[in-house]
Amino acid sequence: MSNTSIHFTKGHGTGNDFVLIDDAEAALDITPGYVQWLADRHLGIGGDGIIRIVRSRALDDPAAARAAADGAEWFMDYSNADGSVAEMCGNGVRVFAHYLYAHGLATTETLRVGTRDGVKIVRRVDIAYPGDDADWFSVDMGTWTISDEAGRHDGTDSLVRVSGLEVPRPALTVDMGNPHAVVALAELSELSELDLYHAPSVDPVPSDGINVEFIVPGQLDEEHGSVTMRVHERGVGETQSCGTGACAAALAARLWAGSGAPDVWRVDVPGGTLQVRVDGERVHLAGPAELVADGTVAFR
Ligand SMILES: N[C@@H](CCC[C@H](N)C(=O)O)C(=O)O
Repeated sequence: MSNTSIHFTKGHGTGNDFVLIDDAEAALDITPGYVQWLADRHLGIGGDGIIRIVRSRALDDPAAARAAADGAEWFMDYSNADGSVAEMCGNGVRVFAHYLYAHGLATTETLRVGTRDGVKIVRRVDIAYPGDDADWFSVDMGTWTISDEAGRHDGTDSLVRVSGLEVPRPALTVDMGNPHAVVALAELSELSELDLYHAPSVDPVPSDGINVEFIVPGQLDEEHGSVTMRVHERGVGETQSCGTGACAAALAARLWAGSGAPDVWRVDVPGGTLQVRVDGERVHLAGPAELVADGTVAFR
């Protein structure tokens, strides 16, 4: 490491944690190797992902140029802990918005944030579940895609093998801008016994990797569904939460529940609780966003 240092902020949304680097004018050459080091919990700061906060017009990336043209001053340049770039992060975009508001870089009631999956609209909301006193934000996550092949009789399109389950389980592939495979389990005990240290294997093998959610679906009342979820994130490993994964999980559970299924879903993850709401063709994610530390870190 050289003697140069940069400023960072640590934040999280339901325990999905990020190192934020404010690089408004895209002056830093943040390499995949630097991302890996920064995300390392023993050798660096530690995080599931690294978020570069950059002005859309300043970043030399077609997605950032599209975001600038679509009215998003700021772009969330998101990398997984292994240095790979991801299209979107539902927990990260709330933490990103919280940072901009906290630093006076955003003042409007709704904020347009550029991502590699298009512009997301974020706003502060009051939805917190009991026991959660963090600031909550809601994100219009846009539309989703469920594979046409999900037409198999059981509404699934792939098979997932994972340590802790003896036989492969059927899964549903949901594209939230980033890829997800959702597996339903019958019991909470089955969910807690899974070994997600090793990546689950998905058949057919997804060409760009995939995030895998294991869920136990339920229903709270006529209008509210519930999902308990664990996730193995592409490029990271098991995490405490995944926002796009929570959306994929609720959308899969809603599809499997059939007509008349609720549009509002409570999603419990190891790191807390999120809310997913379907409004016609669009899905909205709400949850907490916390900024927990600031500091300087070596830059190379
Ligand atoms: N934790 C995120 C998703 C981060 C990206 C994911 N690992 C991928 O590679 O797609 C979320 O909250 O959505």
